[in-house]
Formats: sequence, structure tokens, C-alpha cells
Amino acid sequence: MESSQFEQIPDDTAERRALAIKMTAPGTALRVALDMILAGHLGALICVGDRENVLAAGSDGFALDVSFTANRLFELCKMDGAVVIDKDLTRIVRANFHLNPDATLPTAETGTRHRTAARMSLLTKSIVLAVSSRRSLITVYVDGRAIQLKSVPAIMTAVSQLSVAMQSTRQALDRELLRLTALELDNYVTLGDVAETFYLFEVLMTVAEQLDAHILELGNEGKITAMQREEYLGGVNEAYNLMIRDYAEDSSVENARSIRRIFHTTENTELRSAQVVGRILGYDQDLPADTAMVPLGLRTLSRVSVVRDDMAAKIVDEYDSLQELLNVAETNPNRLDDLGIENPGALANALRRMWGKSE
Ligand SMILES: Nc1ncnc2c1ncn2[C@@H]1O[C@H](COP(=O)(O)OP(=O)(O)OP(=O)(O)O)[C@@H](O)[C@H]1O
Repeated sequence: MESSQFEQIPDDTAERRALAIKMTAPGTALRVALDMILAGHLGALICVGDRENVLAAGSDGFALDVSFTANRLFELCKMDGAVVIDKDLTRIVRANFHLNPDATLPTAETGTRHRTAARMSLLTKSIVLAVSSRRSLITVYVDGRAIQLKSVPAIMTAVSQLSVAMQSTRQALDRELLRLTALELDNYVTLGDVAETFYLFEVLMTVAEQLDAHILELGNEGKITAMQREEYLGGVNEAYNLMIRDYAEDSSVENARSIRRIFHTTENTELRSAQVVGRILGYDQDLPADTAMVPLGLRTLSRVSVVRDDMAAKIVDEYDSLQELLNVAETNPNRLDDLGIENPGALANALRRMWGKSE
């Protein structure tokens, strides 16, 4: 039974919010009950978890100790008052319960049911659900904050818009990366080109994050969307990290990690500015967009199948830039032998092919 997934009500608010979304996602027994309550034009006030504190904040009602099922919860919500369920959603412990949280706890809600729900979530670690009979809405309260649950069709509308956005951003990024590879091989990259590519990486990450939030809301119904999301992100993480190392002042893995964090917290539109991207990459002066940039070549080398990960770093250490490596591959491929590359001929040919030169 699915209830074993919900063993703990976490202390951390963000984790509790995520758990609240997960336990009320379409397909869960709790959501089935909530949808039955909505369909029956009933209201409800339900507290899940932190049982001791919830029971201490109210009085009266019926003490129960019955196993939790969607039907039972639906039936009990026909009565006035609140229903109390234990933290792992296995037992219903109280029904028709009158809650009496501290009335000075702040809430912007209107209506006694929703004000009580918001206050109970401030007073306790319980996940509190309120179903409005008048407005046909399900609201989840965690730490005083309300989260409105959306219907599957409403979530799917947002999901399909985000999927389209993610697909077109991925296509634009792939085109930009191809263009960048060609520019790198011709030694013709500018800071403006680099900024545009980082901008597209971040737009893709932002859309992926928004899609993630909906996948959580969709529960079991979100599996296909999750698979689609993975597909749109295929290979992107690695290319992003390598590209940062290619162009950062300090190309270490740790520095690339911290640059990526800064890119992520910077407004996406700001990343279209070459100056902003130049500063984040560690360059002192405000460089203009047409500044020539010389990549290490890690990203491009990672696309050559004969180059293993550790070998790409070794090649870059030896040759400093992709351009130098290309010159050697073109004029003196035997020198690649000295690096211990198992198949220097294949590497030289692959680079020549990428460069648009015949073998
Ligand atoms: N303190 C409370 N403890 C338990 N149940 C409560 C409490 N306050 C309200 N309720 C429940 O909510 C029901 C509706 O109350 P009220 O109409 O004032 O709330 P509301 O927020 O306007 O809800 P709705 O949008 O469903 O009308 C009550 O009949 C009762 O069952």
C-alpha cells in the first residue's frame, strides 16, 4: 500500500511542502478522497500528522482508531468539524473534532475553516487540508502558507506548454552548440557567442525546474512527463559543465561548479549580456561582446568518441587550446602519439571531419 511512502512528517518546511504535494497527488488515496469530497459538494478540514499537538489544540469529536481508506475519510467528512489522520496515513484517529488554535496567529484567509486550517499549520507540523464547499477548491497549508491543488487537466495544460518550451529551447541550444563548435574549430568565438549559449543552457534549466514542480503535483500521472523531461536534458549537464571550464578564467571543476551556481541564481535575461557573463567567468574588466575567446576544447573533445574523459583533460593540459591541438592534428598527427593516445590517427581524422576538412 502506498501509505508506507509517507513515514515521516519532516521538520523542514520545504520538505514538508514537497511531502504535502506528493501525498495529495492524483492517484493517491488521499487525493481520491479529496476529489470525492469535491464531487459531493462537501467541505472538509483534515490534519495529517503531528497528532499530539493537533489533538492538544482542539476538543470534542469522536475518538477513533480505524484504518485509513479514501471511502472512510469521505464518509467522515460529511460531519462537521475536522478529521485527524496519523503521520503515515494509515489510521484515522479523530473525526468531528473542533479545533481551537491560538486566534492571534496571523492569517490572511477568510472563512473560519480556512483561517483555522492556516493557523493549525502554523501552530503544529501537521499538513492541513481544507476543502471549500462554496468554491470547490482544495487548499493545502504548510507553515501558514497555502498551496492550491490543481486538477489533472489544469496541470496538464501547464505541462504541455512547458514541454513545448523545453523542446524548442533544447533545439535552439543544440543549434547554438553546433554553431559554437564550428566557430571554435575556426578560432572565431566571441564573448557574445559564449553568453548566448550560456543563456540558452539556463533557460533550459529554468523550464526543467518548472516542469519538475508539475511532475511532483502529477504523482503517478507524471511518469511520462518525467521521462520526456529526462530526454530533453540528455547530455546537457555534462556539456554545460565542460563549456564553463572551456571559457572560465579558472577552469577547475570546483570553480566551474560555483560559476554554474551563480549562472543559476542570475536572472536569465541578464545572461544575454556579454559583460555580465564575462564577469561571472572571472574576467576582471567589462569585456565587450566582440572580445575573442579561446576555448580549452574540453566540450568539443568530449564529442569525439575515441577520447576518454581523463584523456580530454590531458590533451587540454598539453595543448592549452583547441586551435593548437587542431594544428598538430593537421600538420603532425604523430605527435599525438606522445600523449599516449591509443588511436591518434582516429582522433586526428575525427577532428579534421569536425573541422570540415577531408581525411
Ligand atoms: N475551528 C474549527 N474546527 C473544526 N471545524 C471547523 C472549524 N471552523 C470551521 N470548521 C468547519 O468548516 C465548516 C464551514 O465553516 P465556514 O463556512 O465558516 O468556513 P469557510 O472557510 O467559509 O468554508 P467554505 O469555503 O467551505 O464555506 C464548519 O461547518 C465546520 O465543519
